[in-house]
Amino acid sequence: MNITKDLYGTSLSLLTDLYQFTMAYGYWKTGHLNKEGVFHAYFRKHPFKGGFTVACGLDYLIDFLQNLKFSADEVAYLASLNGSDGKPLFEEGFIDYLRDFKFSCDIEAVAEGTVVFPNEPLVRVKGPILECMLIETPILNIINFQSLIATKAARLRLSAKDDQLLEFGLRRAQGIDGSLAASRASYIGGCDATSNVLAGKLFGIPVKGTHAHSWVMSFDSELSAFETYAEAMPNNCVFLVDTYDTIQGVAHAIEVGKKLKAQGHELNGIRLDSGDLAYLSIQAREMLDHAGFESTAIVASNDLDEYLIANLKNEQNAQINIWGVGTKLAASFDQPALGGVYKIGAVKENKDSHWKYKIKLSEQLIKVSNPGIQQVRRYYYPDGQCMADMIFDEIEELPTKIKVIDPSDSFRNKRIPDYTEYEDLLQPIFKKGDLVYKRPEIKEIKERVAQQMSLFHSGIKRFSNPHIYPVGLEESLYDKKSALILMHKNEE
Ligand SMILES: Nc1ncnc2c1ncn2[C@@H]1O[C@H](COP(=O)(O)OP(=O)(O)OP(=O)(O)O)[C@@H](O)[C@H]1O
Ligand SMILES: O=P(O)(O)OC[C@H]1O[C@H](OP(=O)(O)OP(=O)(O)O)[C@H](O)[C@@H]1O
Ligand SMILES: O=C(O)c1cccnc1
Repeated sequence: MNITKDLYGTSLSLLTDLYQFTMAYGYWKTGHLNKEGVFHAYFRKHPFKGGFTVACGLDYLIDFLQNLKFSADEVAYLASLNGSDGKPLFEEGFIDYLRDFKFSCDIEAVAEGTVVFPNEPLVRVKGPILECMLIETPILNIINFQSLIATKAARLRLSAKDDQLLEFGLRRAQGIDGSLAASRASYIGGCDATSNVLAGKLFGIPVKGTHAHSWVMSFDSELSAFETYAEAMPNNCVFLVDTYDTIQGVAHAIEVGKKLKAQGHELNGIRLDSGDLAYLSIQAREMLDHAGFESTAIVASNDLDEYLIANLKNEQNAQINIWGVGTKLAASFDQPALGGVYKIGAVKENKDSHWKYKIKLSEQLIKVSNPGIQQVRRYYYPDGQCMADMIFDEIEELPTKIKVIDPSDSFRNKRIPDYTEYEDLLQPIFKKGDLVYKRPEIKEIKERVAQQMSLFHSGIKRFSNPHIYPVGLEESLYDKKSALILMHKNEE
């Protein structure tokens, strides 16, 4: 799918912060067009006080970058912008430069659906620094949100276990793309289907749904509402039973279910949307089973989240088979943003000079950025489970004995035994602006999440005080970073 074309019918190339253009102009104007940079997009803390994050959004980003060029219309808009003196912000020559712009960076990224951890680059951009800067904001916009939602969906999947999980968030999501991106990321992270029909069409996600209270209220009685629905759609009957009296509603659903059965159809399910979902689902299950509707599903909705689902299933023996989750998922109610950042790791004056490593200092150790041209190596135990991740400098030779050090606490470190199996997570996506990556189908990305989740110890997946998976800097990169910190401190 082509997000820019299919979704908006317009180019998204101006979808960046103004300062990316003013800095780009600065490089152009002062003769720094050959200056190169390496940037890394990463986050510092898992969302939802959790112990893992699911990387998501890369396919959107690929689409954005493949379409990154500036039309006559777009450059005309930029040319119309004025500075504080009322004169054009950008000179004509820069506008001409943008008109001929061709994206030419190298991009490496972790595959969508990979379980990732703080400080690990999810996307690495290398190339003309002007271009690296222009794409900072869209990278963060796309990757932060979809990774947040995919992580939420993966948490819901942990709670729902083998039950069906439906995403019902469109009506409460943050606008149009907020809803579409959320439906995509929810499916990837762990939902089985969405109620969002456009997302279904655009992304190839299964669509599912029941009916609303308004359907029931628009008839003289609940019974006639169910009967009419069954008449219209005998192959898709999930009756919402809580408009008036839930137990009575279940009885009405059973009554219509018997007629459906007699006509060779099935009562697919009932939906509970209010009241005590544990008590009512237990009652409804008994009534349905007693009437011979053992395979009729019980769907629940109403402000559900991963904690409530886990509680209803594990503590209250709720008899719910299908969970419909809207607001808490699509609007990421308990944490509205993943604080991913995009930081420069090294610069060079032109492609033939040496990299100069860079760090951003901060009072908080966790906020000091990591230098270098980073890659992430994931080490595995012999049984295939993940052992630890190491962030290392790709252009330096690694020592024979590997030690990984937590960048915010050097006492937390780990030696990696020789010959440990590993995999490097950042994969080539663009080389000199050309796509070199085979974009996986959404189904494959979704399967990757399930497979990835199975590779990690259950401790990192628990909701309260999760275990911290070991991630650190390779020792020589850690030393380089420490030396840079000292150098800057001595300059003060
Ligand atoms: N057994 C339960 N244990 C814990 N929380 C529950 C249980 N059953 C329902 N809930 C949750 O309690 C909250 C309140 O539900 P309730 O139906 O009482 O109020 P409501 O949403 O205002 O109902 P209505 O839609 O009828 O106005 C919802 O978030 C619901 O998911
Ligand atoms: O609670 P959420 O997790 O956000 O799930 C979506 C909610 O949206 C619908 O309610 P709404 O009152 O909008 O419409 P309805 O008349 O169909 O219930 C649905 O019945 C759910 O309760
Ligand atoms: O199909 C449903 O039951 C549905 C869809 C959107 C929101 N709430 C419920």
